[in-house]
Amino acid sequence: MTEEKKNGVMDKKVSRRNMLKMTGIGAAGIAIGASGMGGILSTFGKDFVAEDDDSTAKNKVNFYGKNQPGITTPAQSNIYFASLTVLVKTKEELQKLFKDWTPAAVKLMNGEKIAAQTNDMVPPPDTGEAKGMDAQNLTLTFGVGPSLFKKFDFGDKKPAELKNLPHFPKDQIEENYSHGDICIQACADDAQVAFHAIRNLVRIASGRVTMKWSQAGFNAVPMTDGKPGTPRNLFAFKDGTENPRGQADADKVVFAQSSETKSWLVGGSYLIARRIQMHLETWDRTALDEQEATFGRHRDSGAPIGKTGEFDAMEIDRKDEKGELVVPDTSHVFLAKSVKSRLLRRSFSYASGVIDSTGAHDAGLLFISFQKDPKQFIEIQNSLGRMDKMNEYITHRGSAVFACFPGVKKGSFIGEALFSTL
Ligand SMILES: C=CC1=C(C)c2cc3[nH]c(cc4nc(cc5[nH]c(cc1n2)c(C)c5CCC(=O)O)C(CCC(=O)O)=C4C)c(C)c3C=C
Ligand SMILES: [Fe+2]
Repeated sequence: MTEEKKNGVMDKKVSRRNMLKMTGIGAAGIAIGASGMGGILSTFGKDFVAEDDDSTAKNKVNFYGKNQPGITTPAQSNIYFASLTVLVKTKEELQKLFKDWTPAAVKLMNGEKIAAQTNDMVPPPDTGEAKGMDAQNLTLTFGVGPSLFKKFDFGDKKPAELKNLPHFPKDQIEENYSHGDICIQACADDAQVAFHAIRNLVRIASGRVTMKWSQAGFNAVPMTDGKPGTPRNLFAFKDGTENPRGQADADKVVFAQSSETKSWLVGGSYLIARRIQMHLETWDRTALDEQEATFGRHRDSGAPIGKTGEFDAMEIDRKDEKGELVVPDTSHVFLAKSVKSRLLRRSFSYASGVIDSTGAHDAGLLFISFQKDPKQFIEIQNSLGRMDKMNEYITHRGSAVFACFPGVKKGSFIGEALFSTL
């Protein structure tokens, strides 16, 4: 690691070789004079420092790639999700924010401090509560919400599909768990590492963003022979069994391809977050038969009703000897599967104290899905909204949609293509 990376600041006398490395141009023998260098500096800003994924770091997910981390990455056991309000007024300032976040995100995902302490007379550059921990498979995923495009004029770069979700039957959406200009999803195998990442990214952006809402969440990931199994939600059912698997399927369902979206979003994905309260007290008074009929799966094995294996095919048209549907047509899975759309679910349970008015647990699911177009979620939710048996046991209280950028190339910064014509 170079000294300038350790210090986290760009040396004013940065060498031409390092400048090429930082800007991702590489040492390909490109002749650039003083004016060319000026162009690079104005594109990236004098204080943009490229950091590298550390291939020697333990329990580490790479930051750079075709798609952002934290989407198809195997789900970690913790999330800290933050929705932010942007305070800056110009697109240049907004771009600078993403430039400042980029090297910090790489360092955090390496399990490194934001920067070393060089002067004890100033507050520590890193808040410090992740000291002694490795990267814990931390992933950071950045997205922008519809309201950002109301604050800044990006012209025809605004995708038509990036808008707040419609109202669905039974929704009781509260503004204080909803919407936002920017989201940062931090997932890690340790709750404090995830929180530390958000805390430091928000700190770096002090005065430029405020937090609108946030939610911590958790999953118990069972391990069998060293392999992670499907976590159970707070209704004790395996949640995440039927999900797109592999890059080809993800490219079909999750990541927008060219011709499907604006060019800055190719390789990106829409994140939908729904804070869904689960009425645990009602659920706990419900017979097991009824619970299984609610989902259309057996609780313990996770198998489709009438089958034994979690991954056995869910054939919703299957009939018994009396000609009746085996999987009830009011069950959650029957309805979710009755429509063509698919999505990638990456949800986490939450428990956030007590609901004052009822004394009930304020607990449930921070439902998160990724899809190349929000209409995939809307089609499924419309199907569920009509008659899902599970609706008796849940209330949707928060809603947000964000366009998550494509992956970042080394030398570039988060969301660069959105700003490319500045
Ligand atoms: C609009 C999308 C969905 C919402 C909102 C939603 C909420 C929700 N789901 C569970 C629990 C389970 N969901 C399961 C399957 C499943 N759910 C959706 C979509 C939404 N769920 C889909 C597309 C699917 C897959 C259907 C299929 O093709 O088989 C399951 C079964 C196991 C699994 O496949 O993961 C459970 C359990 C809760 C508790 C919840 C809100 C609180
Ligand atoms: Fe579901």
